[in-house]
Amino acid sequence: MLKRLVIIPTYNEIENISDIISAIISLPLQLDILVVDDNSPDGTAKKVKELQANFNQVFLEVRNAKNGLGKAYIHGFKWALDQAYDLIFQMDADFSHNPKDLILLNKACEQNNVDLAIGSRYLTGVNVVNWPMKRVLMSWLASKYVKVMTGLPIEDTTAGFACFKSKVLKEINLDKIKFIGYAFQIEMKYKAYHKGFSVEEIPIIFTDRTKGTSKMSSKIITEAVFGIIRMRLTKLFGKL
Ligand SMILES: Nc1nc2c(ncn2[C@@H]2O[C@H](COP(=O)(O)OP(=O)(O)O[C@H]3O[C@H](CO)[C@@H](O)[C@H](O)[C@@H]3O)[C@@H](O)[C@H]2O)c(=O)[nH]1
Repeated sequence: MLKRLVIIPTYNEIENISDIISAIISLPLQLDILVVDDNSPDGTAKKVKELQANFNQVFLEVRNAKNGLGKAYIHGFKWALDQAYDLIFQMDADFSHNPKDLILLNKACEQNNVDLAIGSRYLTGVNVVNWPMKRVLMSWLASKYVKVMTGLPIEDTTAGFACFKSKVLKEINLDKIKFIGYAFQIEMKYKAYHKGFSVEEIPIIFTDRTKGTSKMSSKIITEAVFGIIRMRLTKLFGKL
């Protein structure tokens, strides 16, 4: 039987973590969960430890300090490969990704043999609920910018909801992933696509969080805008 793991990176998600874990556990699909917490001051990790007493499918990795979404995922991916998981999912802690959609991503990879399934907000128009117009525009424009700059045939390149077959993560050199922040999402898709893996977007509806706050910052945006140019040039001209 396939081993499946959902990785959830957290920073100050005390208001969401119990509910998201319960929602995933109650799905009709056997899924282990790894929370990668960056020593959240609000006690998210402590809450996960309490939940572990009741749920043996819940795992926790705590890093020293807030060090970026990308780094947290790389940590989780390496952990997943060490534990020999076959399907590795990524999602936010805050219910912006509907846990039920994990079933759709799983179906794409397990039944339709897709190597990387992406929960896509922009495949059928703009499927984002409750984001302020400014954020919708920024994210949509970012996706268009990345598409033009990279030539990737993917509508939602910054999506944070996906399922990777383990062979994809094994093939990508995780130690060479350069982005620290959200642009890591783009780099993973870029590398998976250029390694020849099959990529499929599954339409989902993204609903903005009702509890806690986004960790998006201008530093994250700057890293993405200039990092994409660097990533493209590196591909064209070799190591810069
Ligand atoms: N461990 C760790 N977790 C983090 C960090 N920064 C954010 N997270 C966690 O990563 C998830 C997403 O963070 P949010 O701050 O809620 O993201 P968002 O603004 O809603 O952004 C969404 O859209 C982005 C692009 O459009 C996506 O790239 C992103 O993944 C996410 O889906 C949450 O579970 C949050 O706690 C960090 O430095 N470290």
